[in-house]
Amino acid sequence: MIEIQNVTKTYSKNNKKAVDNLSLSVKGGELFGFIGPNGAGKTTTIKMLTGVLKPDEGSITMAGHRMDSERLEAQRLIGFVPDGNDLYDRLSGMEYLNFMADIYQVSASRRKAHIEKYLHIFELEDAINSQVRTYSKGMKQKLVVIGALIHNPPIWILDEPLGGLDPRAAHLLKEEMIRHCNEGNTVFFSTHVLEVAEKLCTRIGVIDHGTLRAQGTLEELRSGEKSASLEDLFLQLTDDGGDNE
Ligand SMILES: Nc1ncnc2c1ncn2[C@@H]1O[C@H](COP(=O)(O)OP(=O)(O)OP(=O)(O)O)[C@@H](O)[C@H]1O
Repeated sequence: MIEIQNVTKTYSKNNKKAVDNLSLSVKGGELFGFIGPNGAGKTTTIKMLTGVLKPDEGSITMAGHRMDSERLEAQRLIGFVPDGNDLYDRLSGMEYLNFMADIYQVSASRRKAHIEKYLHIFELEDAINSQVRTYSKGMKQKLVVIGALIHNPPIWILDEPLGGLDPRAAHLLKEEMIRHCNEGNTVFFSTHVLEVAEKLCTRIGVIDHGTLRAQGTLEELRSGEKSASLEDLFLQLTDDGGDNE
C-alpha cells in the first residue's frame, strides 16, 4: 500500500540531508513501526508520505497513487495524525470534528457513528462541546485522532500518536491500530517507545541520520541474536558515536 523509492530530502536552511535515499514498502495488513533517535528523519519522512513536504528525489505512492502526480487521490487514502497538536482553539471539539468531516465529505450517518464510537472509547463526551483551548494535551491528541480517521481511510500515518495519551487511551488506540490492520489496512507510525514497537508491530524500520539502518520483523532484525531485545538492537544499530557523516 505504501511504496517509498529512493527518497531524499535536504532542508535548504542547513543544507543537510534529513532523509537520504530511503526505500521502504509497507503492505496491506501490516502495522509498521518507524523508530530512530531524535533528529533521525522520522517526521521528515512522514511529512513526505502525507504530501506535506516534497522529496527532492525519489517517489512515493499510496495504493498505486503517486504523491507527486496524483496528490489528492493519494491523500484521500490517508488518515494523518501529526506530531504536536495545534488545533483551532476557538472551535469546540464537535465543530472541529464536523469541519474535518466536511472536508472529507463524510455522510451524516457515517460521521455520527464514527464520532459516537470514538467519543465513547476516548471518554470525551463531556468535553466535546467545549472550546478546544480548554482541552488538556491528551484530550487534544484524542480529538486529532478522531478527526484524522473520520473518513475511514485505509492507510493510517501516525507521528508519535501515543504521546500525551493516558494509559487507557493509549491502550485503546493500540487496539484500534491492530484492528485496522487485521482488516487488511495499513498503519505506519513513529514512536520512541520501543516496548510499543516490539509488542505491536508486524515490521519495524530503524532510521538514523536520515538513513534506513534496518527493517524487518523483530526476528529478522535479531538475525541470529535470538534473545536480543529491540532496545539492544536499537542501541547497536544507532551507535555511531553520535555522528556518522
Ligand atoms: N524545518 C526544518 N528546517 C531545517 N532542518 C530541519 C527542519 N525540520 C527538521 N530538520 C532537521 O532534519 C533532521 C531530521 O529531523 P526530523 O524532525 O525528521 O527528525 P525526527 O526523527 O522526527 O526527530 P524527533 O524524534 O526528535 O522528533 C534533523 O537534523 C532536523 O534538525
